[in-house]
Amino acid sequence: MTYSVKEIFKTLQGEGAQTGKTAVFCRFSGCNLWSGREKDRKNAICNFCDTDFIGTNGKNGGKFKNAEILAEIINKEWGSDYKSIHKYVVFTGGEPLLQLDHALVNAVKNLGFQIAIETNGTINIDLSIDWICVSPKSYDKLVVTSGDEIKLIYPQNHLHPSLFENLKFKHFFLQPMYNNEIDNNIELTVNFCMNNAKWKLSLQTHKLIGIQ
Ligand SMILES: C[S@@+](CC[C@H](N)C(=O)[O-])C[C@H]1O[C@@H](n2cnc3c(N)ncnc32)[C@H](O)[C@@H]1O
Ligand SMILES: Nc1nc2[nH]cc(C(=O)O)c2c(=O)[nH]1
Ligand code: SF4
Ligand SMILES: [Mg+2]
Repeated sequence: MTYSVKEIFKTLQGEGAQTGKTAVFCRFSGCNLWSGREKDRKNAICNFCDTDFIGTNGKNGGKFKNAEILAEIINKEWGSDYKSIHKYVVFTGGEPLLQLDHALVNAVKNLGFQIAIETNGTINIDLSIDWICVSPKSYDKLVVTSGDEIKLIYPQNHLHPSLFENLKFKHFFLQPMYNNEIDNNIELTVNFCMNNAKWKLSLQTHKLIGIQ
């Protein structure tokens, strides 16, 4: 299958329990909860997205004809530290489960990568993935109800954290919604966590330090 990829870049995981970990991010194009066009934002199921995932024009972006070719670019972006036991790729987007498949999982595993995913949880995961982060945008559409971490963006209309508290995750994070209310959203999130200790604060640390 052909994969449509917006960008591939090496950085530090900025969010959640793996914050600070070196990773290659592979950002797929396209999402099932928003077209990515500003004119559609207000009517989208997910309307606060901070990411441009349209097209293939980012760093290392493109249409890749098969899994091996894409895996090789991910490996090249990791760099010469090729024998490292620390090789780590995060599949994100857009919504990565629209495109991620067994062939690509196997191709990056064969190159020695551990695999993480950032998903909105609306598409079933039938793949062998080492770290699953689910970030719900709709209660009704949520089908991935277990994983390593749930990272709920807060505050979100109609999505109170208590809706998710009994799901099977190792970590429960609230991440302040990044928009022009960010200072207020941080304060609300801190207050919520301090009064509901099941939930931990996740900050988008890459934004704080100005890396991608
Ligand atoms: C751009 S999304 C791509 C992966 C997938 N579609 C998802 O929503 O999880 C990556 C992460 O960024 C988070 N995110 C997106 N917009 C955000 C915002 N405005 N503020 C805080 N986090 C945001 C998402 O909730 C998700 O955890
Ligand atoms: N540094 C960094 N960490 C991230 N964690 C999740 C991200 C995403 O957009 O999926 C992201 C991202 O875009 N950059
Ligand atoms: S589901 Fe994820 S990629 Fe899609 S619009 Fe929402 S935050 Fe962005
Ligand atoms: Mg991001």
